[in-house]
Amino acid sequence: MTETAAALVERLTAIVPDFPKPGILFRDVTPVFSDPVAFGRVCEALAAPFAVGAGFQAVAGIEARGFALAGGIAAQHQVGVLTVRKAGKLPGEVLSEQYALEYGEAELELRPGQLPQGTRVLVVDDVLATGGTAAATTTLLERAGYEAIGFASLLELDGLSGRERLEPRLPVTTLGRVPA
Ligand SMILES: O=P(O)(O)OC[C@H]1O[C@H](OP(=O)(O)OP(=O)(O)O)[C@H](O)[C@@H]1O
Ligand SMILES: Nc1ncnc2[nH]cnc12
Repeated sequence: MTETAAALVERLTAIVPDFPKPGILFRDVTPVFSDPVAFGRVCEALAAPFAVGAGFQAVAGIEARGFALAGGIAAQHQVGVLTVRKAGKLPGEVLSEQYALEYGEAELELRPGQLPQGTRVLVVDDVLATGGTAAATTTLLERAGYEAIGFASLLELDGLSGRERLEPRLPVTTLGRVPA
């Protein structure tokens, strides 16, 4: 029987205790990326709920593991990628948003003016934890004049309220739910 995207994520994700800080149970999804069957299948599953109706016209990938997923989805749907980067990596004019993480503070940046105003953008990342990263990305996309139409990730961490934080702003799809 064909293994579902959700089953592949569950089977292939590695659990790394005390990374990057003591007390954090890190979910390493990179084996999902390196498996040739799993990668294409999870990209299809992440985008499927958002490919109906008006659909999406671009995919925003969040540094770093969101880049791989955004590239896979964009190639499957023949749309382009927006790279949402950690502070200090992008040249020229940038929009910046600071946010809090499960394990620290961070800042994300986006170059404005890359796509037409009103472009419908799907936001993707590997893990939804507190939702701070995804919320900051949604704010950046809106400040750039785009419409964030949904958020998709491989995993969401229970008990950190990421979904509750995001859903008032945009629909959320994840392929699995695991303890934080
Ligand atoms: O929902 P949140 O609490 O905001 O956490 C989720 C984010 O945390 C991880 O990235 P991290 O910031 O560790 O960066 P990395 O991808 O460069 O490792 C993960 O890849 C998400 O982007
Ligand atoms: N526990 C975790 N594992 C992987 N990525 C994360 N991002 C935030 N918390 C995480």
